[in-house]
Amino acid sequence: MANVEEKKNELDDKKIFTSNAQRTTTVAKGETIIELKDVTIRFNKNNLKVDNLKEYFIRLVTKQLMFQEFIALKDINLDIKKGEAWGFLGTNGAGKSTLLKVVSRILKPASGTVKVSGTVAALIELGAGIDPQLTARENIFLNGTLLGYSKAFIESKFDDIVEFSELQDFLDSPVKNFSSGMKTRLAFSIATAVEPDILIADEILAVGDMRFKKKCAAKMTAMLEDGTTLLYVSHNIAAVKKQCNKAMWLDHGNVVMVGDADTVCDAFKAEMDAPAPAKAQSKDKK
Ligand SMILES: Nc1ncnc2c1ncn2[C@@H]1O[C@H](COP(=O)(O)OP(=O)(O)OP(=O)(O)O)[C@@H](O)[C@H]1O
Repeated sequence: MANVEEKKNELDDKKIFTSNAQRTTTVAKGETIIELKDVTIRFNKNNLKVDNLKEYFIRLVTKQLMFQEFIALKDINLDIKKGEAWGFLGTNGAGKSTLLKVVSRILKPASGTVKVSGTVAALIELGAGIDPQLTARENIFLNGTLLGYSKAFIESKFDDIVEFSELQDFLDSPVKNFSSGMKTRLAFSIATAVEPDILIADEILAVGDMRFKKKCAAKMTAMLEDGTTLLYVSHNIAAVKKQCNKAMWLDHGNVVMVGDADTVCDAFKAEMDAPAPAKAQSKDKK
């Protein structure tokens, strides 16, 4: 396991993981567990097409790089109570993943405040925290160590993780040979083997097969019943309706609607089903 220890230090340095541990919050069901106040996230967008690193470097030292400030989230307010399940909807680039990264503390807002009162298991980017060079078995120990668990604790959860992932036959294969669905199985099984206060699941579950998706949905429901708070991003409106009781619809970093999941999902679906606006249609015809 020496290489697991080395990888842990390497990943710790890259801060891939958010702080995590088994359920610790003292927040009671129905009390605020996540609070965002006027949160704004800005990115720098490079306006020039730079084809290679050399050109990038030359433009950088000659101060020819042009950046444009881009607001990915604008003055977002959010109050999530313990035990709620929130779905985040919006078209591509609306700011959904950015919002999850703020709650996971991967991104720090340019302005506004973020309060998270509990432990977070974040399934945000497929493969984050999974080392492709290591085997599935080593990755379970690596992830567990990164999440702050003792070797004895990981060993006690090991069989559950393997059983849930259904990767028994691939335990000693390097993860680089895994399909994206297999990586998702591994990541989901590790993240949910413990009981985080908050489970954050981005679209990554979309790559699993239908049967595994159902299994993940059932697991998330069981976790919710057990008091976990869920933040869920999906383009599958039916899945959000089924899994969540609250929803937020984002568009270009702004909140369009927030409320109970059925109402927000129906409004979003109606907008998506509506014919494209005349302006866009005429632009397409040109
Ligand atoms: N690190 C970054 N640097 C610059 N721009 C970024 C960065 N991360 C995200 N963005 C931009 O912020 C906007 C919001 O991105 P985000 O990934 O949150 O959208 P999304 O709603 O999750 O979209 P999708 O449904 O396509 O996953 C996009 O325009 C994206 O290009």
